[in-house]
Amino acid sequence: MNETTARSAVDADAADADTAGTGDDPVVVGEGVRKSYGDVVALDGVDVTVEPGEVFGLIGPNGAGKTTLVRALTGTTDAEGSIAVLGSAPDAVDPQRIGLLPQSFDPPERLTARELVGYYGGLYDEAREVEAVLRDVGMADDADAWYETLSGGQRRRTCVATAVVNDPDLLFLDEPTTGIDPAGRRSIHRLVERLAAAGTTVFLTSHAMDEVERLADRVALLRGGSVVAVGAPADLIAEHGGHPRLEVDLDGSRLDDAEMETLAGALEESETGAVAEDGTGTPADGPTVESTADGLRVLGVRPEGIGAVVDALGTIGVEFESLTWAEPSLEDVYLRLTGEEYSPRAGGTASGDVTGDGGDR
Ligand SMILES: Nc1ncnc2c1ncn2[C@@H]1O[C@H](COP(=O)(O)OP(=O)(O)OP(=O)(O)O)[C@@H](O)[C@H]1O
Repeated sequence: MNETTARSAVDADAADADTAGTGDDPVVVGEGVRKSYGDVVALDGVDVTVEPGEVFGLIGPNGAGKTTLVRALTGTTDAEGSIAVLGSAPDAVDPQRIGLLPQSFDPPERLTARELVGYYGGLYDEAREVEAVLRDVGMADDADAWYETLSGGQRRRTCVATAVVNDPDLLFLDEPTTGIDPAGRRSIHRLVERLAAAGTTVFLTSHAMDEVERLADRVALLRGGSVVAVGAPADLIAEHGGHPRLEVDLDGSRLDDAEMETLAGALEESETGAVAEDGTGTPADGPTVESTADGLRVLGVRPEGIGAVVDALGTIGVEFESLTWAEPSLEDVYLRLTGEEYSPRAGGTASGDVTGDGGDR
């Protein structure tokens, strides 16, 4: 959408606004969104479009501008540029249609979780049944405890409940699972998936890359107030995630240059996995090996090639503590595009561990 059409969306009349976002029009359109706090440029001309029914993830380092963007899109802070949300300017959107979980949220504490969700539900013309919402976030059993006595994770679950109690068309979740335990995170993930399946558009910011990779249809990476990449997680991983890799823990010992060369030669002649031309598998010129703080990293090896790496290590008489294989993830994309070191993701459904007892020789 160009600026003219975005502005005409902002100017849409009330009747249009009531139904906007239920058709094929984008639910959120931001163009050239800028926001400064004194000398600090929090948003430096952000373009963002969120389609109906999409779960849109926003990731980026601390201070990248994520919360500022959420605040600009929800009209809780002013910003330059053009913004249309459900066909209206952010501060003119029908609040019945929006759910917002801010990063910092301080509800009245002298209420129980049940009372709090009921209180927020009472602000809307139509709200979901309080018990059902409490169940959705895993708070049914603790619903009669005062908010001030709840743990951090229980508070966050309760806050998520207040954001979804009106069954919004568009839900902004700013770091919803911070401080929530793994079971609770799963509850929130399932809730987001159910809402999205029912047609709710979700704008999700998170530092949990596994969460975003699982939930988001598309992801934008914000760095220094600018979007540096946007796309489906799988596409971003294919483009920026690098190769699958095998971390070899040598218990702190290092190979000298001659040993590295011999190992590289042995790997070149071994079957370390299918060669992929698209950059997602083995590098075109075969696996490469590099030193790490703990030992070695072999890039471009598929799980079926792990045995060949073990054989190659055996050829040069190297003993290892453990092997950890990982395929590229959204975390790798994040770390590469933010210029951070990458660290392997171990475990999980996309990874496998092979623990050696000093090698199989
Ligand atoms: N109210 C404010 N006053 C002054 N500076 C602010 C204010 N809010 C945000 N900033 C600055 O704007 C920049 C972006 O902050 P923002 O909170 O949007 O980042 P973020 O990506 O959400 O970070 P985090 O991951 O830590 O939550 C930071 O440099 C921050 O210090």
